Amino acid sequence: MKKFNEKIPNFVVNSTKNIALISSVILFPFLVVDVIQGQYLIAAGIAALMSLYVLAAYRCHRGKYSLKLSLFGIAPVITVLSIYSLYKLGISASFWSFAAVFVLYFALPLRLAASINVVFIIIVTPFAYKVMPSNEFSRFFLVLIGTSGFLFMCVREIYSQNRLLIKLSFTDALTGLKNRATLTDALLHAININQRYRTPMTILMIDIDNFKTINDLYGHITGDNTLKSIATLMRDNFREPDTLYRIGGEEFLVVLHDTPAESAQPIAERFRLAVENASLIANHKVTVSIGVCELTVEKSPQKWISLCDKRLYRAKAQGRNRIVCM
Ligand SMILES: Nc1nc2c(ncn2[C@@H]2O[C@H](COP(=O)(O)OP(=O)(O)OP(=O)(O)O)[C@@H](O)[C@H]2O)c(=O)[nH]1
Repeated sequence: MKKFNEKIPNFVVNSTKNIALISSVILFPFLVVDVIQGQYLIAAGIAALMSLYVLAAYRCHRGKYSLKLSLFGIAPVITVLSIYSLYKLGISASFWSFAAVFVLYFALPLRLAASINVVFIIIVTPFAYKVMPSNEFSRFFLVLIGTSGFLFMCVREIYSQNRLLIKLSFTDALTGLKNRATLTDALLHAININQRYRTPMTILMIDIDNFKTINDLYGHITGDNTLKSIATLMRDNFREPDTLYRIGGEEFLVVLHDTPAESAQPIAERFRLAVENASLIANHKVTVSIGVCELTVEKSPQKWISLCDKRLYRAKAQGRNRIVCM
């Protein structure tokens, strides 16, 4: 359950909060009317549901979405309330079933919401059949199924767009490498692994030499193509668990997992040579300078990057097209 909870996207937290608040407000007049009309059990159910909604809204407002509250609180209370209202009030209470389907889709993760919806429809159907003339029942049933299916497709689309947006926000549009947004988290993760398992971690900062000259001599399109080619060379030269970033204009970073500085040095050198020999631009040698820095006592992402940046700067100062490891 905890593992599942971690995957819940932000928009579910927000939609749960908003739906819970709006539903509480909408339910209030019904609570009053049911009390006045002596429908105490329905009124009690509405009061219980409102309390759950307020609790869910409060938790979501604090950023603590509770799957248990939606799954074991809101979903069963909504189901029982819908059935009991149908049983007591007849056809006039049937519209609550549509509201229930809607709330379930927006207050639960998609797959769970779809399963709970199926269960909800299976449970509600016989009660609806009992209280409705067959003509009305078939319409109710078909529209309920249609609403559930339609909502499933809409919410699935929201999930897919949400995933795409998250991916795009972490990706550099030109090269397809990761952008700077996740770098600090990735370095913190590397630091945690290093501290817990003593796994050596090294970063490489890679900067294209005299890139301004490339832009000036051959134009920005060639400059952009050079950046893309460097990204391709990085993908070809580094292995799978290593993570590749474009962190600035012509600056790249690689996190080498389980790699001490002694092993990182030949890896960096191999990449430097790969760029030098790649003939990226006709009659123009493209080269890179690389700073290499193993995580040692500087256990903060900023200090780690800053130390590596100093080494990169020294590689530039010493004449470019070289690596500096200390
Ligand atoms: N084509 C292109 N150029 C870019 C992009 N981002 C940054 N630049 C250019 O990259 C150049 C970087 O120039 P500098 O910071 O002077 O560095 P450099 O010319 O590589 O010199 P050294 O790093 O000292 O070797 C600038 O001219 C930027 O305009 C981009 O996305 N595409």
